[in-house]
Amino acid sequence: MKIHGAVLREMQRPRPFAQSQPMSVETLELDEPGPGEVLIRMTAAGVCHSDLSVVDGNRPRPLPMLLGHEGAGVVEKLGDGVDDLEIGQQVVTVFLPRCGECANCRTDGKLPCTPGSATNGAGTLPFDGHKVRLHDDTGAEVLHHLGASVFATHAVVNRASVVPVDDDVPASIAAVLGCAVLTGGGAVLNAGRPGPDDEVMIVGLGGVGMAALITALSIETAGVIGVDANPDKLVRAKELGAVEVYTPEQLGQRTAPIVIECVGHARAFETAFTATAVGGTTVTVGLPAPDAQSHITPVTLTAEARTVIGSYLGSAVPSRDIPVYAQLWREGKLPVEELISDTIKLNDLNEAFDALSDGTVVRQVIDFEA
Ligand SMILES: NC(=O)c1ccc[n+]([C@@H]2O[C@H](COP(=O)([O-])OP(=O)(O)OC[C@H]3O[C@@H](n4cnc5c(N)ncnc54)[C@H](O)[C@@H]3O)[C@@H](O)[C@H]2O)c1
Ligand SMILES: [Zn+2]
Ligand SMILES: [Zn+2]
Repeated sequence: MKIHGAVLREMQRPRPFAQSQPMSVETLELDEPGPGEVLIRMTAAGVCHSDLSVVDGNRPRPLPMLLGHEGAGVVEKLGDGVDDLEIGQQVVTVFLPRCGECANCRTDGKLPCTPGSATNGAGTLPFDGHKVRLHDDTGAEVLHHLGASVFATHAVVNRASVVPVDDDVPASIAAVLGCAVLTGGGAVLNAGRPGPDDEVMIVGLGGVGMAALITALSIETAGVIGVDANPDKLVRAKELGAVEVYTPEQLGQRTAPIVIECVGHARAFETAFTATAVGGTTVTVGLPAPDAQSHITPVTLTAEARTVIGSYLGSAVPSRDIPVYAQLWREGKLPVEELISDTIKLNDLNEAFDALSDGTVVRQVIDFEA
């Protein structure tokens, strides 16, 4: 079938992207869902820094690629063997499929699925090649982003890449559950695990960090502290309930027992590590460029009995955790709508990546039905 999707043909085009246009919305050919796959009509998709990192070349991927991994949509067709979803049902995409059988999949979310990680790296669809081609004489294959490729009117994904979310959750909120909330929320609840007497510090208050912040605010702690290089983010964090906010330069000796880094720069990891109290835990969520290096003082790990945890996908089992976040939202305990700073159209993606690079937005969400 013919679809429209935002294809990235070249990384590291100069800023502003509004001018250099790294993404172009094109007509594409989407194959039918094969065994174990699902065709989704997209209703909403969030713009995450992990998409930007492909555009700006920080996380190089094979091209041309159809980006986007944080999406919500409606099931339109089921491939053979998919018998636990229904046509018309709302689903949310997650950015790492779980085969459910490898050794890593048996670690309760701590480790990323091995074959899922391999197909994500190759830009193929889990666990079976690709589905999207250019609609021209070449018919060349367009690679998939993180098994999802949701910056398009439709997507074919593996059943292992979607989680159903009931229709009472609006599409824009459902989309954000799939990456920002799963990642930021899980970094707090599954990785950092603060106790009621622990302060929680969040370094980096974009979509993922702000999701970590509202999650930490939804449980009993000794207070939530926000840190960001952009003072506007600090104002927002205070409005949402942070007790104290700082730029990295203002932090001084301020520490917390649980510090969650949600930036993706080597310097921000150093900030988070330094701000971790004796006996405390630094959770790192950001994805810096592969050659980035941080300088820390390793003896403090030993002498101060500290822990560093890397958390991918919120150390989560998405099918278990996404319905929990949806329920917390329903109960008014997790104001996910506060993460959505802008509603945009598929055609606005280049401008959206400029805004995300500038750090002026939290989550921009494409509304496919506008
Ligand atoms: N681990 C995972 O599973 C996972 C999932 C999703 C995203 N990520 C990664 O998490 C990171 C954050 O993603 P996002 O979409 O929230 O990004 P974002 O761009 O929305 O947010 C980053 C925030 O960090 C702030 N910042 C920049 N430099 C800083 C510094 N030195 N100190 C403090 N704050 C600083 C920016 O002002 C911005 O508010 C990215 O690296 C992304 O690739 C990881
Ligand atoms: Zn993401
Ligand atoms: Zn697996």
